[in-house]
Amino acid sequence: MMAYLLKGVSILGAAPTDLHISDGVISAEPAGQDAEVIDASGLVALPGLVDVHTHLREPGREDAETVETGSRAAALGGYTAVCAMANTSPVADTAGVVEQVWRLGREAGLVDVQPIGAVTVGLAGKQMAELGAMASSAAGVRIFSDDGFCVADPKLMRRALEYVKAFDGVIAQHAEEPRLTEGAQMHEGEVSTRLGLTGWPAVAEEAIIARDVLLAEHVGSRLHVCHVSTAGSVEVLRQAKARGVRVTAEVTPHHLLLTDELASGYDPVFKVNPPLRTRKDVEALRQALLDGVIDVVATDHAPHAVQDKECEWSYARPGMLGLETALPIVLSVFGPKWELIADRMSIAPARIAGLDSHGGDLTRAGTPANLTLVDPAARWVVDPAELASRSRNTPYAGHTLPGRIVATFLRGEATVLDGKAVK
Ligand SMILES: NC(=O)N[C@@H](CC(=O)O)C(=O)O
Ligand SMILES: [Zn+2]
Ligand SMILES: [Zn+2]
Repeated sequence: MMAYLLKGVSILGAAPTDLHISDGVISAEPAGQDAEVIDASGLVALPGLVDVHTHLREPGREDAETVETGSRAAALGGYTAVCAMANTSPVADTAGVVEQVWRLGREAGLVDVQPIGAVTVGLAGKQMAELGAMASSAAGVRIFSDDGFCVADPKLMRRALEYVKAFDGVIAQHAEEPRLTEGAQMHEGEVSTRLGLTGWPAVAEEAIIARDVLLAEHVGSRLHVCHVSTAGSVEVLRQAKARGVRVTAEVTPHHLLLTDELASGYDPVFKVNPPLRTRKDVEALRQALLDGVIDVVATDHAPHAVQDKECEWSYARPGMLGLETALPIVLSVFGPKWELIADRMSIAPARIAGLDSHGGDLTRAGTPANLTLVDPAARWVVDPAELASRSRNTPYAGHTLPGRIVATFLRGEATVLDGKAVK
C-alpha cells in the first residue's frame, strides 16, 4: 500500500501543514522514506465529496454511463462515494440488482458506490419493493427512492416510511405531484408563457414536500427531499425543521446557479427535472444552503446519450451531468467557504447515507484517508469532449470555472493524481 506526504497542504483553508497518509488512514507520523511526496502548497484538502444522488445508468443504459465511467467522473470531481439511483433497467428494486451495482462499484474501485433501492416495484408506484431484502443484502441499502418519479400515493408513502424506520432507512422523495405536471416542459412562469411551453408549477413540488413532512412527522421516520428547487419548498422545510421533523434536503449545483431564462434558446441541455426556476428561487436556495435548511449539495448527475438529448426540446430527456463540475460551481457561487463546502458536500451527505468512513476529520490520526485536493486558484474551461463521463450533456460547455481537483484518495489509495484518473 502506498504512503503519501502532502506537503504544505491547507486543511479546509487552515494554515499550511504536512498531511501523512499510510495504511489507508491519516497518520500522525511520517511514513518514512517510501512515502510519495506531493507538493501541496496552495492546495486545499477536503474530506472526499459524497454524492447522495447520482445516476450511473448501469444496468441498462451503458451507452450513456456505466458504473465505471461514472465512478471515474466522480473521482475526478473530488468524490469518494456516490449513491447510485435506482432508475436503471432493470430497476434496482431487488437485492439482486442492488448487489450487482454494488459489486460493479467495487470492481471499478474508484469511489464507493452505494446503491439506492427503489421504493416501489419497477418504479410503478403501485406495490412496495422488497426494502428489507435490499437493506439486509451485501449492498446494505439505506436510502430508497423512486427518483425520476414521485411516490405519489400517500398511503404507499406512509407505509414505506413506516417500513424503513425499523432499520433507520430513509425515503428520498422526488417531489412532484404528477397531476399538476402533466405535459410539463419547463418551469411554469413568465418564460414558459412567452415560449408557449406547458409549465411545471412550483406548487407541484411544494405540495408533495408539505404532505411528506407531515407523513414523516406522523410516522417519526426519516424523509429526504431530492433536488429542492423552489423558494416555497424552502419555507415548508424551514417550518418542518423548526418543529423537529426528521427531514433532510438536497439542492443541485445547477439549481444554485441557472434559471429558466436559459430555456429561451430551446437548447435541451437546459432541460432538467425539476426544471430550472427563477432568480428569486435561486437566491432562496443559496440562503437555505447557508442556513442549513437545505443540508447538502447533490449532483443529480443525469447522463443521457446524444440521441436522447440533441433533439427537439419536447422530445429530449430531462437531466444534466454534474459530477465533474459540482465543486467548481459551488465554489463559484459561494467562494472559498471551505467549512461550509466540506459540510454540505461531504460530512452531511455521508451522515445521511450512513457512510461512516466518509466525511471524516482530516486533522485526526486514524481517520480513513478519503479526501480530495483542490487547487482553488486554477481556472479551467469546460470542454464536454474532455469529461470522463460517457455522456456530454453538461450545461457548462465553454464556461470558465474556478477550482480544479488535483488529487483524490480512496482509503489512502490515489484515484486521481495530477488531475488525471489513475485507472
Ligand atoms: N433530473 C432529471 O432531469 N433526470 C433524472 C431523473 C430525476 O432526477 O428525476 C434522470 O434519471 O435522468
Ligand atoms: Zn428526480
Ligand atoms: Zn435524479
